[in-house]
Amino acid sequence: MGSKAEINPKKELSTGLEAVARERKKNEALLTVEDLSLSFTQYMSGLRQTELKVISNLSIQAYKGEILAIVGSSGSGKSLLAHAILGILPLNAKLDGKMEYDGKKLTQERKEELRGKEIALIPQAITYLDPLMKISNQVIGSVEKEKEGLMKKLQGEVFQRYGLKPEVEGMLPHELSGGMTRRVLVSTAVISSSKLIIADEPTPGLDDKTLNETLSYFKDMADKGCAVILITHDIEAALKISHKIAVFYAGTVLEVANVEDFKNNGENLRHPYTRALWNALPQNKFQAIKGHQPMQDEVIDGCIFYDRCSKKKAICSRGIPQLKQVNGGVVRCNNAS
Ligand SMILES: Nc1ncnc2c1ncn2[C@@H]1O[C@H](COP(=O)(O)OP(=O)(O)OP(=O)(O)O)[C@@H](O)[C@H]1O
Ligand code: NI
Repeated sequence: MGSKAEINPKKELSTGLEAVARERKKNEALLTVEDLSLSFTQYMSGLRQTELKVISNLSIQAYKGEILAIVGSSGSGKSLLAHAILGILPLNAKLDGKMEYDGKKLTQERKEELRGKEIALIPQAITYLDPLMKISNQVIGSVEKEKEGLMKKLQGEVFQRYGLKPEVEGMLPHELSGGMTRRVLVSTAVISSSKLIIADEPTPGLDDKTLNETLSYFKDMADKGCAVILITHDIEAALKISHKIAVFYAGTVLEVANVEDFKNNGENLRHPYTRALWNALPQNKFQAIKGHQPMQDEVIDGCIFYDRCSKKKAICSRGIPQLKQVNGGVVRCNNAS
């Protein structure tokens, strides 16, 4: 005999209210990056200096309660954007544009104040851990004496959920495997009380089970009202949990799509490059496109995707296309409407 699905009015109401609360939080951008550009001063032989532009006209927003995935090829500026937000760029970097956090200008001073507290980074390179500090001290960070016990307990629980044995706490970074180090880095963000979490490639080296678990932690953080920026090469993983996907190419954003736009053949995607990324996935038969993104020292007058685009028109070689709103997303393409 088939059993009827039970309806629990209280539960229905509370999940309904949670959804409303989430919706409300979603409408507030915690972080706004507008027209960001970044270049490095490089010293050539003699006293000659050149400027290498690595990010230009880049705009994104991270909303409370949402996960924004950032995808795009290697060298497209994903990690540098994270470092720009955290204020940890090298001294020869020159940053221009507007950054706001929680409605106020995000100055270098404020970045330093918020870093590791309200804004947490799960770094791409594992060398970010202090080689001479025991793991437990790095994960817990500097907390007041009276909170130490509570934090230790929380750390124990999080480590257990991540399959990290208690002895890991007393180890030094070089004693961990790559996968373990990543799990330690994710634990650090889970434990912190950050409002903006930027995870730079947090999933390589994780087995399927740990991968899904890690993704579920990011989802939990967003459900709690945090804004999460997930930088990844793994589009399929990003689609499992993200609300929006920003597609980077040669230092700028070509499209910010909603996760629903990736359904079916991707006919709702707005930019030919996003469609190409979608088609290159295994389930879409790996249809890759020829060519590569332009190098930083190439001077390009028109659309940066011009060389590889199958839909290009004469206008595309003249001037950078404006970023425009199309069907609830944004795109930088003359053909999108
Ligand atoms: N300190 C630096 N000086 C000069 N160029 C740099 C510097 N740091 C990064 N770059 C260049 O800036 C570009 C963007 O680098 P970034 O690390 O942001 O790429 P990414 O999108 O994170 O790539 P990946 O997916 O491989 O991590 C790269 O071409 C890189 O070589
Ligand atoms: Ni990177």
